[in-house]
Amino acid sequence: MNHAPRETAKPVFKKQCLRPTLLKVRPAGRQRPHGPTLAARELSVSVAPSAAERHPASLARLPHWFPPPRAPHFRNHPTQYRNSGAAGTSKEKPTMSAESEEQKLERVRQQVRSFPDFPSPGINFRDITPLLKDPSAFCTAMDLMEAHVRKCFPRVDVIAGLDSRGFLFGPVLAQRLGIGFVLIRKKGKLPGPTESVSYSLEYGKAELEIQTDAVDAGQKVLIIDDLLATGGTLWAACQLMKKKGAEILECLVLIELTSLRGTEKLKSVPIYSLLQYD
Ligand SMILES: O=P(O)(O)OC[C@H]1O[C@H](OP(=O)(O)OP(=O)(O)O)[C@H](O)[C@@H]1O
Ligand SMILES: Nc1ncnc2[nH]cnc12
Repeated sequence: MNHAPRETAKPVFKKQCLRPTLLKVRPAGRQRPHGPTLAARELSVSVAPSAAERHPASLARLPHWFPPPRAPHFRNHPTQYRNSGAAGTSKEKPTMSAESEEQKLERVRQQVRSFPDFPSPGINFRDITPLLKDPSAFCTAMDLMEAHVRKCFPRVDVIAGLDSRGFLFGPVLAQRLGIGFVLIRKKGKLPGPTESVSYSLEYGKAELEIQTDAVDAGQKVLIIDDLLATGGTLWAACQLMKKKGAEILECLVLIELTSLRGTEKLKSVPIYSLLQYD
């Protein structure tokens, strides 16, 4: 199967936000110690307040639980990466103008490369390693995911990431939202009591597992992975979440291979992808 890159630069929200955008404004008593910037005040919305409300002790750790959304005007500017050794080597030119969403998506897309016939003939492998090597583009991808989640879901209790490339995005997103991350792993990797589901891949078969205590019944869960192909992996993850009685808000992926029709396999589960390829 050959998936030629398609030059669309719009995120696809397959089954759209099921709710209207309900943005919670940070209550007055919960400003960060140094006070928010103007832009942060304007963007002072969070999916996490309910988590802090449910765990009052965590309010003492607000900077960790409530990472402020960064000001869009300064995002992706090379000087933003003060702690990054790579900042000085970025090929990106400094710019003072805000990028459009399409421009951001395009920069992310440029850091995904293709390897035909890997890992087997007919598979066009979408390789995200250049994106991970580019802190600016990776940050932009996370900005886009974060903005989407904040806009669409007033409350998310936990992010569940898929083994293994879902682990590259899930914990970063969870940190930004101030919520927890749980692992959905391939069989035999998790200690203690687990529950499992088997599934088929674009190139093989596998079994997914979750620790029995990873999520509670009724929790609102967002499932994240790098890529949606046939949908087998995300389908299995959804089965695990349903077994646990969790509420699946959405499956969020960086890349969707549209010709493989994974969304059909996932039926009623909302899917959101930043980049699409045939
Ligand atoms: O939609 P599907 O057809 O199920 O395929 C998508 C899955 O395949 C890849 O993972 P893989 O199992 O190759 O594992 P890896 O992330 O450890 O490389 C990818 O990261 C997704 O998890
Ligand atoms: N074509 C593909 N590229 C990268 N990861 C994949 N996982 C399943 N199909 C894939």
